[in-house]
Amino acid sequence: MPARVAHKYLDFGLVEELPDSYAWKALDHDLPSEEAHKPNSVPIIDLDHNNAIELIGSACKTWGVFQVVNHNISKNLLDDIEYEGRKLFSLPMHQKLKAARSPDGPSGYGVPSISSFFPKLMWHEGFTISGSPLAHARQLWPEDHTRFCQTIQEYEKEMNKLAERIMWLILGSLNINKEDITWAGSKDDQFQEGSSAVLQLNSYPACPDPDRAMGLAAHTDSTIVTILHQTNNTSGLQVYREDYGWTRVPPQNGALVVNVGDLLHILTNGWCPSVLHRAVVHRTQHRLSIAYLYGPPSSARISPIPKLVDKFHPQLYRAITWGEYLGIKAKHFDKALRSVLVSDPTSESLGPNDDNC
Ligand SMILES: C=C1C[C@]23C[C@H]1CC[C@H]2[C@@]12CCC[C@@](C)(C(=O)O1)[C@H]2[C@@H]3C(=O)O
Ligand SMILES: O=C(O)CCC(=O)C(=O)O
Ligand SMILES: [Fe+2]
Repeated sequence: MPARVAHKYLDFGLVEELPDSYAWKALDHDLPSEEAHKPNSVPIIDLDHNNAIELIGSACKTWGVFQVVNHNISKNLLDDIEYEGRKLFSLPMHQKLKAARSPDGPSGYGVPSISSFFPKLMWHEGFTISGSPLAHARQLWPEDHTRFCQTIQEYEKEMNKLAERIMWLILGSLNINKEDITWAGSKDDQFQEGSSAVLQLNSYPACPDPDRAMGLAAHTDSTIVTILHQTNNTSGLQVYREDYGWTRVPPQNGALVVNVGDLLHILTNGWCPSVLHRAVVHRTQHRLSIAYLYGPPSSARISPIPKLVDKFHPQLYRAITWGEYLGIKAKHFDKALRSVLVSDPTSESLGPNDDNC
């Protein structure tokens, strides 16, 4: 295998040496000395705990991320989705490419959509599911895709319930309830379709030079919350905290990771800031993670909840739909949230009309 690989899809299993196009500079993946000085770590919260609301509220404000146990997602379902994900990524490359993501939609097999913002490629392959997985599943397994589709459907259904429950716990900690959010009561005809979500299967193959490779580069999610299943006890997720730097989120058997996304940041007028995170890779282990990216109904306009706005806390962000925000993120990446500010101190604001979305 030549050292330079410039094409978009790499057959990771065939590579013995890290190609230059995948070699990142000055990575600080290993954090042992720093970690010794950190007084605490990402909270693990029991959803059945009497104080779950307060614990979650404080985790959101200080960390922007926490793990949950007693979440009611069965071990069987977590194992099933992992099995289906592993089956998908172990298909031969030519087969996976039959379900390649097209430039005009989010669904399918491919590199992370944030790749264009980085000079180096990521040691990552992903499969994004937005809406029905059927068309792509048929291309991957013309003979038998029933189990794959059923598992996805069941997983999305259960995750939707959990994400909604967690969203209300977070909002509850700020004294916000269903009456405070117009799109929240799904009884409202206007928002009949309910909340929307995307399922992202992430595969990080074993890597010959993990210290110089990047699994998934630092980003915040364009979601209300994201629920991440780190499968098979394989670590990789790291989150950034201003005062701590990069910190691991060690997989905890049976626990799911929840992180605050940009839309919750907007909705809470900055009370729950979205968290910067990234994934690192291993020399021998193939890591798989499954992210449930939970967002509002597509027609809902998201803006800071009026109860959280007063003369001491002026409205920071303008109203925006999920689709509009995704368009801005795709164009401006880490400057997306800033560009939704009502008044942008860096005067890079796009304004509602400049972005054409
Ligand atoms: C609904 C979403 C959210 C997306 C874009 C679109 C479909 C795929 C999602 C992800 C998943 C992987 C990380 C991320 C940063 C990426 O590259 O693609 C996410 C991005 C975002 O959260 O902005
Ligand atoms: O694999 C991980 O640990 C992180 C995945 C992630 O950040 C995402 O899918 O948005
Ligand atoms: Fe993410």
